[in-house]
Amino acid sequence: MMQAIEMKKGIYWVGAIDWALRNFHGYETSRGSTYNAYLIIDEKITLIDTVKEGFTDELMQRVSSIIDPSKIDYVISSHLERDHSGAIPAVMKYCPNATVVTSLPHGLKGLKSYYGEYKYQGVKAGDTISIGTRTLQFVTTPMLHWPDSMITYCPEEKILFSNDAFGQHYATSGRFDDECPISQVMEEAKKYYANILMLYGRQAEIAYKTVSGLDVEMIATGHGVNWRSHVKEILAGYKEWSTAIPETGAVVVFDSMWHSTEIMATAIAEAFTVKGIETKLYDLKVNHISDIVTEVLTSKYIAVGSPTLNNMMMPTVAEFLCYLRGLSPKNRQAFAFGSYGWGGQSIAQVEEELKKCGFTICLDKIRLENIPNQKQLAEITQKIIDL
Ligand SMILES: Cc1cc2nc3c(=O)[nH]c(=O)nc-3n(C[C@H](O)[C@H](O)[C@H](O)COP(=O)(O)O)c2cc1C
Repeated sequence: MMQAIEMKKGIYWVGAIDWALRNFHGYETSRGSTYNAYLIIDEKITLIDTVKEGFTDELMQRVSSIIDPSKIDYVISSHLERDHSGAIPAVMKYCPNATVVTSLPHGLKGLKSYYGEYKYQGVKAGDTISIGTRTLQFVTTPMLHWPDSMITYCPEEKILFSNDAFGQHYATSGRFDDECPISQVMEEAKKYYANILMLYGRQAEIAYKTVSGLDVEMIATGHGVNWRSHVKEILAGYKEWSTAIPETGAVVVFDSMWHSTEIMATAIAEAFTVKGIETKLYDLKVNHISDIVTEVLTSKYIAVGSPTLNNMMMPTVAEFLCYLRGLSPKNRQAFAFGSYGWGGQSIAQVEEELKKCGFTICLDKIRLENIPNQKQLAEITQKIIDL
């Protein structure tokens, strides 16, 4: 039987570990994930969030290791997305008279449309519920990353139930940051921010500032491990990711059929390196776009290369640029490059997409016919060094 893990006296992690997850709506989750739910034993028994539907049994076993689930009084829904709300109908079968607490107006509207009628209590920013010796204070975080998202703060315990904010897709047997290699946890937190929250940088900044004003000893997230020893580090990470304009770093991304664009990409990466800039080179055939955008988050330069294929850029490059534009990183310097055989339309197409991303085009597109020669490569190198 799955056991609950006590995080603080009377507060338990009762979530589920998805060791096998490798794709989360297109995001490559190479270390799996967890769906975190929390049980608070007080005068009113409170469950904060549930799990993805297929993990309902795991949730119920962990809850049952502490109390009879029919005793649950409140089910807090921090976020409608089904990795957190999916087991609400199953939980409510055990405790049909429990109150489902959700944000107004979007949480209430969404839960009703997903799961139908329960006893709901809608809350707004700053509303509180007393569950006995503890208070739950609600901080709405709209569009971080859905309209209904909210976080719950318990001042008596100095614990913040942050849902998706500060989370990581990271399956481990350790439930806390200090039980795992911290470099891996930070790496996954950065990847999570880049792929899920980067588009909502303004909202992340507001949330970061709100959270900074609270006395927080522990952040209990919706995914991955909980923060208790590295709270300062993750808050500093969110501050940097949501506000800082990267001052250095280069990401060179390409695909290539017969290596010509690859030769150009390698020369560009080498030139950035010679310039003293930390550089990452990504062949789209072997790298996942979710890893590439993680590096874009903290890089000043983005160079994107594609040969021309049937008058177009390569589909892999189009996919990457589509994903990048959606996530909308701001204040980056970018340019396009590529090899072609006759028309060579792909390079201008890439440049257009980079403009649509809102990037500053720092170098006119580099187009080379057929295989690059040494003189052409030396010219490219010089252009990068002169940037
Ligand atoms: C299936 C195929 C379609 C191509 N279509 C075009 C095209 O429409 N326009 C063009 O300029 N070159 C076209 N080319 C030529 C390539 O763009 C050219 O060989 C280029 O140098 C390949 O660069 P790479 O080695 O980076 O793949 C095509 C090549 C292939 C194999």
